[in-house]
Amino acid sequence: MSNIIEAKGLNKQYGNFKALDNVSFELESGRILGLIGPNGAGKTTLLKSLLGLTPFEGELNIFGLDPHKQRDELMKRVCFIADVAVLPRWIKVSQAIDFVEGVHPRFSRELCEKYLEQTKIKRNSRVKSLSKGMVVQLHLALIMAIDADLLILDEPTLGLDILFRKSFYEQLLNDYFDDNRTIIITTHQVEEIEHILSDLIFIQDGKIVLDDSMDAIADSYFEVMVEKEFEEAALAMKPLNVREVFGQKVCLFSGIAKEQLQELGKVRKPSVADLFVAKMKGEAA
Ligand SMILES: Nc1ncnc2c1ncn2[C@@H]1O[C@H](COP(=O)(O)OP(=O)(O)OP(=O)(O)O)[C@@H](O)[C@H]1O
Repeated sequence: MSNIIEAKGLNKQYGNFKALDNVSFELESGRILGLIGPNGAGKTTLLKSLLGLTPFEGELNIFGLDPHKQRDELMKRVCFIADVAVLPRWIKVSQAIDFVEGVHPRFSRELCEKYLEQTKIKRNSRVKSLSKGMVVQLHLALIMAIDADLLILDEPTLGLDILFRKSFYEQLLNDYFDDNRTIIITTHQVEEIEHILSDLIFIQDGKIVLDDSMDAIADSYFEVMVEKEFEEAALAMKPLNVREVFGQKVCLFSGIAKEQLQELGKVRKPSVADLFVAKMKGEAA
């Protein structure tokens, strides 16, 4: 597999403030990357850099292209969506289809119509007359009809209820994603996307603090529900984070063999949310 994204030493300053601080990472095709970080961490700045929408220092190439100098070329292969619950209210469904057909060379009207046939959306309805769920369905039909090699989703499901958020990701995974496509998603609702991710990047204060495949993470991070008698031993092994659940200590370890940890108590895979909290605390310490 070859890398479709290669970023080396990306820096972005707003005045004296560093929004991106020496960011380097690589991504192969056929992956789904979750880009996770607290508010103001630099996620959108990084996405904007990838899309050639903001100047930065450092080396960046996507599909071998320079996002700044070859933006037009890059945009033929990339689709970027910020919020699937929003489309202009005045536009008719048919006009939205015409618009996307006009701006994206790899949009298939036929495919879009096929997706819309599975819904109750009428071509002559205006967006303002559609329910929020229908707007999401329309937006998804428009996105999935674009044969993009890289789909970038910045907080795509903001403002949607859990049912629509779930069906959004399910449809994306089942009807759109394949080995030839790559998806980058930023969201604060990590627990809803962790099952679809193949890769994870945590970013904090403009710096990458974790960058690994989900498989590698599952092999190196473990959470132990520590038996009372082994608490001292567990703490001496310097867990990344300790939390209490019903009076019992739950310790998160990295780089310690599962077999060794099993001697302290019940071992399980940490959720991305727990890993995130542990990493953020660790970096802040
Ligand atoms: N145009 C700008 N001028 C000055 N500062 C900016 C500008 N854009 C972003 N910043 C600052 O850069 C930092 C990173 O912002 P960014 O939008 O990339 O964060 P984010 O991780 O996407 O946050 P959120 O999760 O809140 O959307 C923030 O502190 C923000 O205030």
